[in-house]
Amino acid sequence: MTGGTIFALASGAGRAAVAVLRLSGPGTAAAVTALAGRLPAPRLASLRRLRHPETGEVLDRALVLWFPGPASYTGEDSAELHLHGGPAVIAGVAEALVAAGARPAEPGEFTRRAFVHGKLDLTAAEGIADLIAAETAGQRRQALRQAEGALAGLYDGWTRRLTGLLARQEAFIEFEEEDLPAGLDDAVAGAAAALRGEILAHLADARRGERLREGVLVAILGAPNAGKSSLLNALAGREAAIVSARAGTTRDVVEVRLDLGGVPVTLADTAGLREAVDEIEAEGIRRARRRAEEADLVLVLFAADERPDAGTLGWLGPDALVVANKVDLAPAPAVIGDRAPLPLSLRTGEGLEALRSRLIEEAVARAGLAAETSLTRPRHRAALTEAVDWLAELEAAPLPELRAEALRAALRAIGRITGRVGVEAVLDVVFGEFCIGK
Ligand SMILES: Nc1nc2c(ncn2[C@@H]2O[C@H](COP(=O)(O)OP(=O)(O)OP(=O)(O)O)[C@@H](O)[C@H]2O)c(=O)[nH]1
Ligand SMILES: [K+]
Ligand SMILES: [Mg+2]
Repeated sequence: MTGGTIFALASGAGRAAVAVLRLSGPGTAAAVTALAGRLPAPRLASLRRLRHPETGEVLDRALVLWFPGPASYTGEDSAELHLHGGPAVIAGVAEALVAAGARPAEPGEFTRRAFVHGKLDLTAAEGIADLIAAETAGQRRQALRQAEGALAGLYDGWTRRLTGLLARQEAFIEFEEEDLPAGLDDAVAGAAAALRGEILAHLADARRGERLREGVLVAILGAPNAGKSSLLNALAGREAAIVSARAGTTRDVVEVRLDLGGVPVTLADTAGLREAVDEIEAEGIRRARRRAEEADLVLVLFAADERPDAGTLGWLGPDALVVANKVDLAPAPAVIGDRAPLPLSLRTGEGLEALRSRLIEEAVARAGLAAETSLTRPRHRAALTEAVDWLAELEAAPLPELRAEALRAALRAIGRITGRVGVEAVLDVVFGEFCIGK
């Protein structure tokens, strides 16, 4: 990405009542003037005829907003054109903007410019990308909190403390020991240990923030004809998977996306577990097992009128929820393996709401919005883990110079999360997630 004046459709694609074209860069005032005749007063909507700067053809009557920098989203001179939302109007105005010296923006380029001009840090930029992608209320709340700087505030606080420790450590190196308060060196190690404890506590969140962002994966597992596909359809409220009385109906993994208590859940129906009759079914069963291994929660389904089979009983791990289906045919056993199963009949609907409530509880427990601020991405986790390792190194280091070096390394690791330590590779990863126009 390079400089210049950029524009993009900020509203969604397709025909709509209104389309918003957004501009940013040093040539914004010139481009708006070329189309609209003159600049409106800052931040006040004005109705203008937009003309092609070369042919003079009137393209639309639009609301024009002018945001002089630095008090704009990007920190640069910016503008918005609220057009009539037809594709030909948008195309005509885009062509006119190119004639006026602007160019189409790359994905994420507006927010990247905001970052470059110090309007937000990388975690806030990620929060904005998540806010645009949020499907559930829980995701929206987490994204908004991050976009408003909750993670940045936490990490900047740690950075300030590390910087203070580094200053003290360097004072220890610069000055003769007798000129400094006694015990300064030990105090640095003690403060570093306390900070390491806080970062470790933040990391020990059972991936709640990451799970809320990515979604919780729930796999349905069980013998053929236990009613797995029937359960998927009942929870999804639509016939997503084929149900039939023939054992071995489902071969592929069939997934639906659900909103359970504000947590996004991917629910996966799988092939019934048994000795496969052919290689297609064998592959289906391999996929079923793989999905169950990856899952955050496994719904292990038994048919109440059948003896629990050994293959399915093997899946009663700590993240398993045991369900006895078809209680309209036979009473649910009191225990299956070592668990009390949830009784269910997909024929009569008995137990379905209780199962749904239980699933909401389990999803919220794994990814619900906790009161504390959670990290949301593997890159946050990797950098914080690195910082923790450097702090442990500091505590063990015999020489003041080595301690200072470990502090600098820990600072660099945390700085990469917020982008205070500029690393081009990190920027490409973060802004590559965005859509064009943001
Ligand atoms: N009586 C009764 N029948 C059920 C119940 N749930 C499902 N069935 C029936 O059981 C049969 C198998 O249901 P499926 O949902 O296809 O079972 P599955 O576990 O997906 O089977 P595979 O994909 O072959 O592994 C169908 O005929 C369903 O109508 C129930 O609660 N009671
Ligand atoms: K079946
Ligand atoms: Mg099935």
